[in-house]
Amino acid sequence: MNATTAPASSTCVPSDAPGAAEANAVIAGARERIDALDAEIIALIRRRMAVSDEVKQARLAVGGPRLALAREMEILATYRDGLGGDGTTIAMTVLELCRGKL
Ligand SMILES: O=C(O)C(=O)C[C@]1(C(=O)O)C=C[C@@H](O)C=C1
Repeated sequence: MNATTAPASSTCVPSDAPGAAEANAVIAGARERIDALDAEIIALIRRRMAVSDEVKQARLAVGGPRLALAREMEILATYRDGLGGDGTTIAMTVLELCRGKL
């Protein structure tokens, strides 16, 4: 079953409401775009994890530390500037995925 034939219950639209079919079509189309965006976000995060690991390996290879906390502050500020206060939470999660828990 593709998204446009998904049952009305899965879109949370009351099936007897006037305009239900149109609402379901809008929701199904938007959900396809959301799924595609989520797949891109996940792929980007995986790429970021690999690049972050490159940085870590280069630093550890010459006796440097695993972490660079001043750099993490810059990243937190970038996400906060781009997304507002909740951006900081996303940045913390992205950093945790990339460098592990503190
Ligand atoms: O930029 C670095 O120095 C990194 O090691 C990368 C990274 C990151 O994933 O952004 C990871 C760990 C550090 O504490 C800071 C940043």
